[in-house]
Amino acid sequence: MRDGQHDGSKFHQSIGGCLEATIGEHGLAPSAYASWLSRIVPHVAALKDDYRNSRLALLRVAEETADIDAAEAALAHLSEGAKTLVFFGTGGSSLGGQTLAQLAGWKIPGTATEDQKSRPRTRFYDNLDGETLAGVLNTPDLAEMRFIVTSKSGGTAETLAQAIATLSAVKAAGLEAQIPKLFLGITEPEKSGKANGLRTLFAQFGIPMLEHHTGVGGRFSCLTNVGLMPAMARGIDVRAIRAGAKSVVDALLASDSAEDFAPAVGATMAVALSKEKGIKTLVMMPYADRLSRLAAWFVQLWAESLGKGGEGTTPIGALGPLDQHSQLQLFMDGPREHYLTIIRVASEGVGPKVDSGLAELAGADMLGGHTIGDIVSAQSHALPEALARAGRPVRTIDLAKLDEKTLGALLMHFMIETILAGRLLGVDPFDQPAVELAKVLTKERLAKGA
Ligand SMILES: O=P(O)(O)OC[C@H]1O[C@H](O)[C@H](O)[C@@H](O)[C@@H]1O
Repeated sequence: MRDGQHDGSKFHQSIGGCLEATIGEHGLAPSAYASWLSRIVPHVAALKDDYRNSRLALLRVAEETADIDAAEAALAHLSEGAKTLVFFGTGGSSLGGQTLAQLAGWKIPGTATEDQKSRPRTRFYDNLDGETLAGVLNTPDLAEMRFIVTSKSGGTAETLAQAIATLSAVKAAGLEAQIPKLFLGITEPEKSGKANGLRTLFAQFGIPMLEHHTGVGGRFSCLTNVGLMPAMARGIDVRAIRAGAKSVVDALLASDSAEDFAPAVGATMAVALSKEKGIKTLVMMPYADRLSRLAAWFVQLWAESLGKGGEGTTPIGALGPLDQHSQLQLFMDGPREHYLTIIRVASEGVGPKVDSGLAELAGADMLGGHTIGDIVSAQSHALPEALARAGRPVRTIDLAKLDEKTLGALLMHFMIETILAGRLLGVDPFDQPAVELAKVLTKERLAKGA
């Protein structure tokens, strides 16, 4: 068998650390791997057909450009006189945008470049919390804030509640006439017989709206205007993100076998380990602050796409090296049910150098003369070795550079991998029927005045 696949040469995946040859009896035997790989072959072929017949809009999204032009124009207009851009929306209507914004340092204090400092601040409120929202809206600066409200369905209670509370606050501040300049909506186009509360509400106020792609569901929307809007706000080259994503689709079309296509290998391994080796938990652990939201985005993608009909594995987001000091004990020595994906960004020579004299004084001679990036690199290479010795399966994904193209490729990789895993498991990766019940019961409680 072959180990190591490239996604359009943007990164390198290795599943060697999941195999019996590397980690012993807890790894996958060559025959089991070959058998699962053969089962994914028809699904890879079906995916190629989905592309050719334009049946899966996600695979074509990277080729579109008109929506980027429209989003750029809307953002430029909205940003006039703005000091803060507030993004409301939840789940897939926020996590992709957060992931892309983080490439430009969002949520990593003290790292903003001069260009980023010159732009309006970017804030995301994806969780509904009364105290938080009161704090956000209780400010004399509402006129300098802009509110981008994203909901594919236009009916998500949390997002509607945020939008309505903000409209009321803006009105109360005497800014009612400014509302069409202060707000922007992203939601599905009007469809007869389908209510869209956000669209109806915003139309009433004359608020401009961008169309949410109808063929791309929330947790797959990071490459549409939903995810690209916050990226643009942080000054990220969104066309390069799409080019990176396209490289993965190109790799799919060019692949001669499932083994040649990294997302097919990733999906095969995740499913095979769960079925053959009792793996119940999938840990996504990047070693880079700028990828920590990627792990959060992946958690929704994997959980909602695969957790149905009794199938699925539990995704956990982790961050290296931080979580070596938190969750690693469990991954190394807890129940044999964890499978780790470690994402490494080449970091040797990056960052400040640790002074040898001071390191010696601190009793940490080994750190002396190394950069911070050298230390992180050593850790991120030592961990898979330690996992292998403990007989714990691990996949590594190596990035020579973290930039727009690589991140676009990673996002497309994980989305295709998840779709393929779903199809291999025999579940529909695009719905989430079980989340409805809690929504219905919430509505009932509110209607009863509970
Ligand atoms: O974009 P929206 O329609 O507001 O949906 C936002 C989120 O909420 C739903 O409950 C789903 O579980 C998620 O898959 C979705 O991303």
